[in-house]
Amino acid sequence: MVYQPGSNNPFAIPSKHGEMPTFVVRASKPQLPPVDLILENAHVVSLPMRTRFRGITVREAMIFRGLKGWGEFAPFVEYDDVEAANWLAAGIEAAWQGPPPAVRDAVPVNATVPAVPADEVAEIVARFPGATTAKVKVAEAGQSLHDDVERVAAVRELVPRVRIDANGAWDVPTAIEAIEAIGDVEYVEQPCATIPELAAVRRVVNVPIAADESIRRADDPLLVVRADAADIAVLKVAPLGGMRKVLALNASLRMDVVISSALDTAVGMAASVSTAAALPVLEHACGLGTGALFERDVAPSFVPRGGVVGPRLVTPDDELPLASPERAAWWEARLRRCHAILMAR
Ligand SMILES: O=C(O)CCC(=O)c1ccccc1C(=O)O
Ligand SMILES: [Mg+2]
Repeated sequence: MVYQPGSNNPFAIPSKHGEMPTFVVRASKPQLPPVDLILENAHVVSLPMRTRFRGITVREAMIFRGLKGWGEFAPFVEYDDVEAANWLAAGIEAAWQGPPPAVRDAVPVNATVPAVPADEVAEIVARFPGATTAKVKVAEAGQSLHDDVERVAAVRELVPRVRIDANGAWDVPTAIEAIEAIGDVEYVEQPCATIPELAAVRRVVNVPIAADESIRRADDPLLVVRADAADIAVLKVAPLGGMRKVLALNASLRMDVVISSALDTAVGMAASVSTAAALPVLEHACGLGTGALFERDVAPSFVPRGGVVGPRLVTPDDELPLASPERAAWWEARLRRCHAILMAR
């Protein structure tokens, strides 16, 4: 939009003669750093996981240094550019604006238990010392409800509070049956894929429903509220476009929130943890212990101690596990396309 002299332009600095300059400004968006400046200080890393999670055994990410620190660009490889552009906005915010002010120095985190066989649960839970909440993945393709029941039972023996995450895999009748079979949980995250289905399950079962994909992958994150489809909002910083976006969303969603990682590297996790540390109210453990699932990270991981992680600045190690030149070129091209999308927004 073009502001004319004398118009009501909040960004304009009056000249000595009192007249307002004419210039183009994208209202309410901080200026984007040039794409070549971002890429000049960027690295593409390839991080092996200790346990397969969400089908991922190697997590790729681009990290870059800005004026205020480091940012991460790591949309999952199957995401399209429009969705991935939100992740870039989040990385740029972290690197050029830095974190919002913290109101707490400890963020309780859940143990994250991938869809492993029940006899592997103890080894996973042990990576999250002191966690009193565990989030258990259920409804994995190729597994049965019996597998889920057994896995959750194994977790319950070790951790007092259990939440489950179906990643939208159940239809409504299956969700109702599964929730009944699994029994008492803190909440069920994204039992079904769509908002009407979430609302339908929520009307029948008496455990709270949390929305994740229905918020972070929706055109309008507030549709969930209007449809009365959830009790809790799971908010992820990178997919939602950054720390301040998540804090603003928290203020407009009239429900409890949980901040959760998107399998962030330590750089992305710093932004996620800072967001959780800046929330005015935090009633639930957050999904920010996933650094414990990495074999190797870009800096010392946010590994929970005493069930909590704390906000801190992260500087990547000097020696990084760099991706191949081919993968680095793929990420650079992707970042360029996403930057162009942000420029046009
Ligand atoms: O919330 C957690 O405990 C860990 C984060 C997590 O589960 C996750 C990580 C990457 C992508 C999707 C999800 C998810 O919540 O569905
Ligand atoms: Mg989820």
